[in-house]
Amino acid sequence: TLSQRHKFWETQPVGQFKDLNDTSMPEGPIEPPTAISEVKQEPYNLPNLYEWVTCDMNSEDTCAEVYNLLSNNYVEDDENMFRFNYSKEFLRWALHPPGYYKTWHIGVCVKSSKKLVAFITGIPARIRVRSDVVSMAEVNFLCVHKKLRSKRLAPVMIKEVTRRVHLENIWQAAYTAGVVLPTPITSCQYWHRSLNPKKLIDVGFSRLGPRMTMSRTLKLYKLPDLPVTPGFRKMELRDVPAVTRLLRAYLMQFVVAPDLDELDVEHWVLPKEGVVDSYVVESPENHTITDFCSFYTLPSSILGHPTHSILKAAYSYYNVSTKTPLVQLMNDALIVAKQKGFDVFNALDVMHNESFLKELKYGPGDGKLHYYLYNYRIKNILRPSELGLVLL
Ligand SMILES: CCCCCCCCCCCCCC(=O)CSCCNC(=O)CCNC(=O)[C@H](O)C(C)(C)COP(=O)(O)OP(=O)(O)OC[C@H]1O[C@@H](n2cnc3c(N)ncnc32)[C@H](O)[C@@H]1OP(=O)(O)O
Ligand SMILES: CN(C)Cc1n[nH]c2ccc(-c3ccc(F)cc3OCCn3ccnc3)cc12
Repeated sequence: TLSQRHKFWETQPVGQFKDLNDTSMPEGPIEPPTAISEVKQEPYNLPNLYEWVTCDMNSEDTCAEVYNLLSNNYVEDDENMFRFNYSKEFLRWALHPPGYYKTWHIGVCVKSSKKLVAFITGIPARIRVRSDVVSMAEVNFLCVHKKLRSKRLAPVMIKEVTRRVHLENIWQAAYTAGVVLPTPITSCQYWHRSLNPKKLIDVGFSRLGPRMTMSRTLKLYKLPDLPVTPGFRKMELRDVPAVTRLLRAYLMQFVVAPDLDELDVEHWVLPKEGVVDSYVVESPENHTITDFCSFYTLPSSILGHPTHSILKAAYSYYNVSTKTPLVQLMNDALIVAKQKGFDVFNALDVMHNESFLKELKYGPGDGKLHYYLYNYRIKNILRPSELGLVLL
């Protein structure tokens, strides 16, 4: 709750709970930039047994070590039944956008065994806040091995990635978390749409509804085999200029959104097998691209189940509809995701997602995803529908 002490976060340039009602504070950076020469030149001290390592995700061995650390120690749901299982291809995609810095892929390993025991990453992004486009770091994949928890290692990891970002003359960051920290700019609800209800019930992800039989449940979530929108097809490289125009225009309506150019769209939205899928609607009469939808692949390990080990989940990414009704476009996304073998399709209530969630039979998830900015104050907390940013 708000009265808890945040010994580390109280020292950081973030909105503080005690300032919540103080509307006199201006929106924008909390602390000014400093000269690079003023930034701490050497890494922060780690406890004796450990050392910093920069993780080259293009190295198969290093990528495998990061994958294994996350696969065994990253985010679990509140009931510890599932744990995110980001794939190696996904991690390389997430960490190698245009202009990335290898030095922002930070590991901690045991000096003697060289075993990786902690990780944190940043990637560069241009994020617009209202009319202000700010160079930021998107911080993600903060992970400390289960055996090293509650030793105040996380604050050291955060200070070190902050230091390395400062060295590149970047002074703001964006991040999300399932935990409440000082201070969310918005808190989003996540929703799940069953695609394979039998498996979801078998593994305890969903429960049979009251007065529902299994056959009635299968019928409720049944989807056609093919998309219904004429001209709905996989996105291709030649679509990048049109999709960039659509996406840039669409994202302008949100208070916080990425400022994506064609290179960013090519990296983040063009289909990559097993990582990200995207579809466009090419109007049959004049061959213009009128809509597009995208979702990324993030399975979760199912912890301790006798017969199922992986939950195949698709996550709604960026979707723009200018001609096809959004609800129809998102139903086509469900149809192709089901065809590709996903068990569940997840979405946050950001952007215009609220307009289709209930109609397409999404059910509410059991927690929230909180969004944060570092060293940038927002006057009032935003509604999820004012947010145009999806972090992986
Ligand atoms: C200008 C550039 C700026 C760049 C930096 C921007 C900021 C980036 C910020 C990072 C964004 C990451 C985004 C991201 O990756 C997406 S959120 C996913 C985070 N990872 C997980 O949940 C994986 C499983 N959990 C763990 O590995 C550990 O529990 C972690 C490592 C989470 C905490 O390790 P621990 O052994 O359990 O805890 P101590 O070391 O003893 O430290 C306790 C302190 O850490 C604070 N804490 C706990 N969870 C946090 C979280 N998710 N963000 C920020 N702070 C978090 C906590 O409030 C307390 O501080 P306080 O006493 O003040 O309350
Ligand atoms: C965003 N990115 C930073 C990863 C991340 N960190 N912390 C989180 C907390 C919730 C969600 C989330 C986001 C959207 C969604 F539909 C379901 C979610 O979590 C369900 C609970 N869960 C956790 C693990 N397996 C299942 C993501 C994250």
